[in-house]
Amino acid sequence: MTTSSTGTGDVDPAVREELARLRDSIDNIDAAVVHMLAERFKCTQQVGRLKAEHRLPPADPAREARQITRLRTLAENAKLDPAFAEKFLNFIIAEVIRHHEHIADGATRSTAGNSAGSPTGTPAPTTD
Ligand SMILES: O=C(O)C(=O)C[C@]1(C(=O)O)C=C[C@@H](O)C=C1
Repeated sequence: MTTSSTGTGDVDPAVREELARLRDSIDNIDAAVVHMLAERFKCTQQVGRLKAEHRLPPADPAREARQITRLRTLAENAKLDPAFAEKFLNFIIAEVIRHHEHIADGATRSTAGNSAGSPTGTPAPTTD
């Protein structure tokens, strides 16, 4: 082996440049993913408040089934592993449902025998 454990030891400068160029693109894509996820969570927080206000359940399995079917098709067309796309969506949705439950929990606590409860369903501050 000519490379060190850091992977940057005895490497041809052209290879090093190509790696740096690809990593720049990866960093840009990761930034875009983070920004897109942040926007998605802003939307789902609004959905969570709406659901809590109208006493709707946090999870909607029928909607999820439609999303999975759609995302698997998009993944196939984009030559991305559809099983991975499904796992990724399920991972995100599980976190969204956790947020929805937290919002609903706050809405319930702030309205239970307490007229000072937030009409918007905004979760009460937690101590954890
Ligand atoms: O569309 C909804 O009802 C949502 O709450 C959003 C969302 C999602 O993250 O896409 C999350 C939970 C539901 O089970 C389905 C979809």
